[in-house]
Amino acid sequence: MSTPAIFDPAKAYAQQEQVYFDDGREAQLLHHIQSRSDVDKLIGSPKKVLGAIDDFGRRQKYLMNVGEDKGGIVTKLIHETQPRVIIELGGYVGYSAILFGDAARAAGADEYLCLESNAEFATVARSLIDLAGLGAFVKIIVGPSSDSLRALHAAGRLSRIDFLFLDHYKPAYLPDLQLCEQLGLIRNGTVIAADNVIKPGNPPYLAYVRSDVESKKRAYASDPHATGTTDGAAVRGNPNLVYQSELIQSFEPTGIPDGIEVTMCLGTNDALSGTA
Ligand SMILES: C[S@@+](CC[C@H](N)C(=O)[O-])C[C@H]1O[C@@H](n2cnc3c(N)ncnc32)[C@H](O)[C@@H]1O
Repeated sequence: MSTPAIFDPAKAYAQQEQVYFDDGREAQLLHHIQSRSDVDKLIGSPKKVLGAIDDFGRRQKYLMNVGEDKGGIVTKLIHETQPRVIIELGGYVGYSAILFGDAARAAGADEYLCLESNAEFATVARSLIDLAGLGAFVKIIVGPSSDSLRALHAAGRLSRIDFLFLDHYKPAYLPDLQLCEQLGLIRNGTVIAADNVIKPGNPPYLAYVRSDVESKKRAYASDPHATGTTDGAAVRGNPNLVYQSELIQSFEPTGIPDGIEVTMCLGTNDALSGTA
């Protein structure tokens, strides 16, 4: 576990309200940015568009973006691991897609696929991604993540994932990871970064990625039923995959402590133990 950095209160987002999304603020964000007198200066600049989104989150209304601190952790990982195939689950208004899409493009990735279930959020995200000059590289795919993962795989568009960023519906992290395992998308070297593992937390997901192969096999043997996915279709993962996992502590954009769980797949147990 990492030592937490220090949060700079000057850059804190507005506090999270009882209702903090899907109340019109996403369209308001887009309108606010498009009406800025300096909007021309944002064209083609991921950094400036992110600055404009952060400015709205600080001065106008809270936005459930990954934010600068946790975003910096993931950006560094992308630079270090240089993924070719990168998938994000949960795009919201495109903050992380712009930040990580820019980093992935610089690191030589093929494209950045962002799976988002809400069509209105996806429309806002696309406009901001286009404004940042990333429209040809960052693709938003609308629909529930599990459907989109299956469809991309069936169409031959997705045969492996090098970098997976999980930031959608918290109970779906584990079944969606297991779906990716089942589809053979998680391989030796795949990096999985999961947001919000402290706030609000995700004990089933953390227990799984921190388990060894024997414990996972025992759990599978004692539960003959599939874990299920958010769309109700049965899914079983691959307990034979060996993971190395670490919590990196950081902050929500409001300053509340949170963390990213970074998990690296080392390959299958059979391959590592020489029995494959
Ligand atoms: C926390 S927000 C994502 C924030 C974004 N990653 C960022 O940092 O800029 C979560 C998003 O996941 C989306 N979502 C929830 N369940 C989903 C699912 N099953 N498939 C795809 N997107 C989903 C929500 O509509 C919402 O936009």
